[in-house]
Amino acid sequence: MHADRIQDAAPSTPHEAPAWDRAAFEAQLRARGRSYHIHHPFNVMLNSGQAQPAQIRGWVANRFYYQIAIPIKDAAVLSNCPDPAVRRGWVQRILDHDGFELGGLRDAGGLEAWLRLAEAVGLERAEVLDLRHVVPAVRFAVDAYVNFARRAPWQEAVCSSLTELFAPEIHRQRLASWPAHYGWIEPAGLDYFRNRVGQARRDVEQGLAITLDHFTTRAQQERALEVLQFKLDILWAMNDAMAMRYGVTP
Ligand SMILES: O=C(O)c1cc(C(=O)O)c2c(n1)C(=O)C(=O)c1cc(C(=O)O)[nH]c1-2
Repeated sequence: MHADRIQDAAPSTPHEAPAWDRAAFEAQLRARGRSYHIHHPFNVMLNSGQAQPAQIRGWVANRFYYQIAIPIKDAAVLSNCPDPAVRRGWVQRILDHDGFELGGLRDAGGLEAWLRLAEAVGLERAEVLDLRHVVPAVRFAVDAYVNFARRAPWQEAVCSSLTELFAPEIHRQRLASWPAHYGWIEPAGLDYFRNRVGQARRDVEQGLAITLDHFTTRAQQERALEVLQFKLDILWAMNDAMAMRYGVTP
């Protein structure tokens, strides 16, 4: 008890910077958006109307591997989280992607919406489902995300989902530019992006609240930024791999 009191009263070491308040910490997290894959040359090509159909098909088929990993990643978060209130909110993410049928309500889910996108860009469902187009480095990058969520403290896994802070903008970009540049894509194929704008906003509210509550010392906050950067790097590496495979046209 006595030792505890002494420890509690001990001043922080001279080298330890003070913690950021919530607003400043959130601003630090948001500033990491500078390395979001929205700025990757492969994504810039896709969203500025410069992509050829084969490049769009390649992106859709490879991104399917990310899509199928997300609910598995979210199940890993649930499996590590002892807090029922957090789990009650988090489980919605799995339903968003896998769909549900409950009391007469039915939603086909995000994976089905992605497969419809695949068909709209000219891919067969079978060639997407069997993952034949997924390039090795995309697989490795996505697997790194799932493995991180399995092994890290659940609050870090939550924090790693915060790239979604920047996702509504990339979905909105696609909704704005794809119909104008790629008239050959059936507009209903873009429903996935339409649905995600609202879902991502809700996800971020939850993920951000948990992150701001949990990472409270400066050292923890720096760790959260590291975790977010790790996830940003995963998305960036996926784009590097797709650029290598499908090329980037100026
Ligand atoms: O199209 C995109 O650029 C993009 C990015 C991200 C992201 O930032 O991680 C997600 C999504 N889409 C997405 O559709 C999605 O469901 C999603 C879930 C998560 C996550 O980490 O839990 N990220 C993302």
